[in-house]
Amino acid sequence: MKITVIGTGYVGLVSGVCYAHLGNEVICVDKDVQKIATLKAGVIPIYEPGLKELADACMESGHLQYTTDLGEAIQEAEVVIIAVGTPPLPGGGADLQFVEAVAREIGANLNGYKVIVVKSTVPVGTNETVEEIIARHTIHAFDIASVPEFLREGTAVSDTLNPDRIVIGTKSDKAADRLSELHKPLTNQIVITDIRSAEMIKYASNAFLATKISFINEIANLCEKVGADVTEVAGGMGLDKRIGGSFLKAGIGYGGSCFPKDTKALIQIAGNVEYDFKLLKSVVEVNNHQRFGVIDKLYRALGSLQGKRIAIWGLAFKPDTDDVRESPAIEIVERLLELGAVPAVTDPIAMSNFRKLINHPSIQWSATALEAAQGADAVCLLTEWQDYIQVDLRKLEQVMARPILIDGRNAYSTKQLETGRFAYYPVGRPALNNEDIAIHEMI
Ligand SMILES: NC(=O)c1ccc[n+]([C@@H]2O[C@H](COP(=O)([O-])OP(=O)(O)OC[C@H]3O[C@@H](n4cnc5c(N)ncnc54)[C@H](O)[C@@H]3O)[C@@H](O)[C@H]2O)c1
Ligand SMILES: O=c1ccn([C@@H]2O[C@H](COP(=O)(O)OP(=O)(O)O[C@H]3O[C@H](CO)[C@@H](O)[C@H](O)[C@H]3O)[C@@H](O)[C@H]2O)c(=O)[nH]1
Repeated sequence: MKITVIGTGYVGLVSGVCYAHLGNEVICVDKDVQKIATLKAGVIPIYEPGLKELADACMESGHLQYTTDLGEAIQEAEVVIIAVGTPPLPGGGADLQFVEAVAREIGANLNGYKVIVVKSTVPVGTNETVEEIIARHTIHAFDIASVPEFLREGTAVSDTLNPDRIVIGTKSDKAADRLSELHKPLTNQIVITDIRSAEMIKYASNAFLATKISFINEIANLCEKVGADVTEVAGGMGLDKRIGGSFLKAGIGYGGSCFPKDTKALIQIAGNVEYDFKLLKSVVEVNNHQRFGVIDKLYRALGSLQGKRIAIWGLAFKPDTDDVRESPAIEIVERLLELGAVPAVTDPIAMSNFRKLINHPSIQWSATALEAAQGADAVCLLTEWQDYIQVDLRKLEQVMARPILIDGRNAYSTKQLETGRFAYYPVGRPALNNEDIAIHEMI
C-alpha cells in the first residue's frame, strides 16, 4: 500500500518505518527541514531502541522515503496518516493548530480518492472537523478514520509491531477494509468502531493507566504510614486477573508527553459538556504532589538542604528515552534550587534535552552516576536506568559525603542494600537505617 505519514515525531517516524518494514511504500513528511535532512542522512533524531536498524533496512530496500514536499507526498498516497503534535494549551486543552493546518494542506492537494487517518491524539469530534476542513478544500472523494496510537516511548518499535489491539473508527466500510488489510499482519485484535468512540478509547486508556499509577502511589503513601510494603501489596493485587499487575509501580508519579497532557485534555473535554470529571482531577492532583515525596525524604534525612550537594540520577521521564517532557525531575530540581541545594544531575542520554529546559548556574552537570555522587549528601534515583540499578553500592558509599539513598522508583532490592550502610528511603516501603533529622510540611 502507498502510505504517506505527516509528522516525523515519535509516532509518525516509528509508524512510518514500521509500515515500510511490513512491505508498504511509505513517504514520511515533515515541515522541519533540518529533521528531514537528518533523517535522509541516516541519523535518527530521537532515541528509540531498534528504530535505526529498521529505518536503515527500509531505506535500503526502497520502501521508505523522507521529504518536506507535503503536496507531492499526499498525491502519491492511497492512505494519508496525520501524526503531528497536539500539545497542551495553557488551559489544558489540546492545541489542534497543527492538525488543522495539515487538514487544509490535504484538502488542497487531493488528486483522487484516499483514506485519511488521524493518528494524533485528538479530542472527541476532531475527526469531524478535519473532515469538514478537507471537504472545504477539495472536490475529490475521501474517507476519514481515527486510528489512535498506543505505543510507549522506549519500546515504540516493538509496541508498534506487536500491538495489543488496533482501533479503527470510521463510518466507511471501504476505509475500514483498507485499514484492516494494512494492520492485519500486526494483530488479529482489530476493533472497528465509530469515530467518536475511537477518539475516546485513546483518552480513556491513558486516563485509566494514569489512574492506576496515582492509585498505587496513594496506597504507597499509606503503606509508609502503616508500615506495609507497596511492592508486596501491588504484587498481591496484580495476581487478580481483574486488576492485573501492570502499571502498579509506585514511585515519583507519571511524566512524559502523553499522560499529563491527555489527562488534562480529558478533564477539559468533560468540562466542555458540563461534566465534572472528579476522579480524573484527583488523579492529576495526586500525581502533581507525588514527586515532592523525594524532597520530603531529603528533609527527613538531612534537615536544611541549603548548600547540600544532592545527586540526581535520571532526568528522562522513564528509562530508554531522552524525552524530558513533563519529567518529574524538572520540578524536583527546581525545588532543590529554590531550597538552596546544589543538584548534581546526570542521565545517560537526556542531559542535553534537560539543559534546554533548566540551565541554572548552581547545577553540576555530571557525566556518570558516580561523578554526580562524589561528595554528595544524598543520591536521589529518579529514573530507573539499568546502569543506576546495577551500580556498585560499596563504591557509591565510598565516594559520598553521607550514605543517604532516596529511591524514587523502588529500584534497589534489600539484598543489594545489605552490602552497604545506606540510610535508604524507598517509596511505600519501610526505610532502612534511617535516623530522621527533621520532618517538615513541604507542600
Ligand atoms: N509520543 C508518544 O509516545 C505518543 C504515543 C501515542 C500518541 N501520541 C500522540 O501522537 C501525536 C504526535 O506525537 P509525537 O510525540 O510524535 O509528536 P512530536 O512533537 O514528536 O512530532 C510531531 C512532528 O510533526 C511535525 N509537524 C507539525 N506540523 C506539521 C505540518 N504542518 N506538516 C508536516 N509536519 C508537521 C513536527 O515538525 C514534528 O516533527 C500527538 O497527538 C501525541 O499525543 C504520542
Ligand atoms: O507502573 C508504572 C508505570 C509507569 N509509570 C510512569 O508513567 C509514565 C509513563 O510511562 P509509559 O506509559 O511507559 O510511557 P509513555 O511513553 O508515556 O506511554 C504512555 O503514553 C503513550 C502516549 O499516549 C501511550 O501511547 C502509551 O500507551 C502509554 O503507556 C512514566 O513516567 C513512568 O515512569 C509509573 O510511575 N508506574
